[in-house]
Amino acid sequence: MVLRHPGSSALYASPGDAPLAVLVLNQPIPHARTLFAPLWRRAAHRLCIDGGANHLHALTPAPTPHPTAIVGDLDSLTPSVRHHYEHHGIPVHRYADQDSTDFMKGLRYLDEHLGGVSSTVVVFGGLSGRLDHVMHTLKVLLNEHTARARSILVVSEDNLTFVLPEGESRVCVQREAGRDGPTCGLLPLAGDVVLWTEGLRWNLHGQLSSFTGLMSTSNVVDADEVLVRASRPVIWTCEFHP
Ligand SMILES: Nc1ncnc2c1ncn2[C@@H]1O[C@H](COP(=O)(O)OP(=O)(O)OP(=O)(O)O)[C@@H](O)[C@H]1O
Ligand SMILES: Cc1ncc(C[n+]2csc(CCO)c2C)c(N)n1
Repeated sequence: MVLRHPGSSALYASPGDAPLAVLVLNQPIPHARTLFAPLWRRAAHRLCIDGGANHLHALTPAPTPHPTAIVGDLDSLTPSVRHHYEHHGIPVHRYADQDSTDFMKGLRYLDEHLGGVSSTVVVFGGLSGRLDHVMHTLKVLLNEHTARARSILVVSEDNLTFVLPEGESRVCVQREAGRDGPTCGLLPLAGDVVLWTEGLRWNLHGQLSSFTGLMSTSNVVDADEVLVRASRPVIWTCEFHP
């Protein structure tokens, strides 16, 4: 079976699509006006991850509606922002443990309080800044893919990043609109993976890709649909200009 992955078009989809959850991590919100605000409005669930609420609150004019909840260990949410949202009746949910990051706590809240119904989760932030957080973000993408088959897309300043499953995927690339590309990468972070591709400038032909060996970075998208066949899940990242 071939999976058709909508790629960035998942972020511009029409009504009637599966419910969407949007998570704001504790970083300046990438593409706040152009992409984030309309997606936030459209989402079924809107979570601020701890200090993510500070960044939401800092946007003017304030995006509407208010968050569904603010979740985390609450070490980075400022008292005034907390007060502001509590005043508007927004739940502030604390998970105190220090063995999971606030990003994981946000996903846990989706499962425990919001029925885990969102088939697509769009995350803003988490792939720039602190390298330990960046690595963790990629790890969570892979773990969530394996454990729950949850589709998570991460929006950062320069990229859209998500997991492609084991097997064959056709990734839709919006080259014409100038949204996606030109550069992309296939990151073998779930372990060594045999890859076949079509539609890239430098295709792979059943080669073994690994973190310490062959890793396709600085590749270029040369078609509106990229075919990837992978022997295990792999991270796809593509330049993105919403
Ligand atoms: N500098 C950063 N670079 C990348 N991602 C970040 C950064 N700061 C925060 N994040 C993301 O936002 C989430 C919430 O931020 P928060 O500051 O509450 O982090 P945390 O999970 O409590 O970890 P820590 O206490 O080590 O900062 C993090 O779990 C992480 O995914
Ligand atoms: C081996 C190990 N390394 C680091 C941490 C620290 N840690 C991981 S997630 C987290 C919460 C951040 O809000 C903290 C403090 C740990 N517990 N175990």
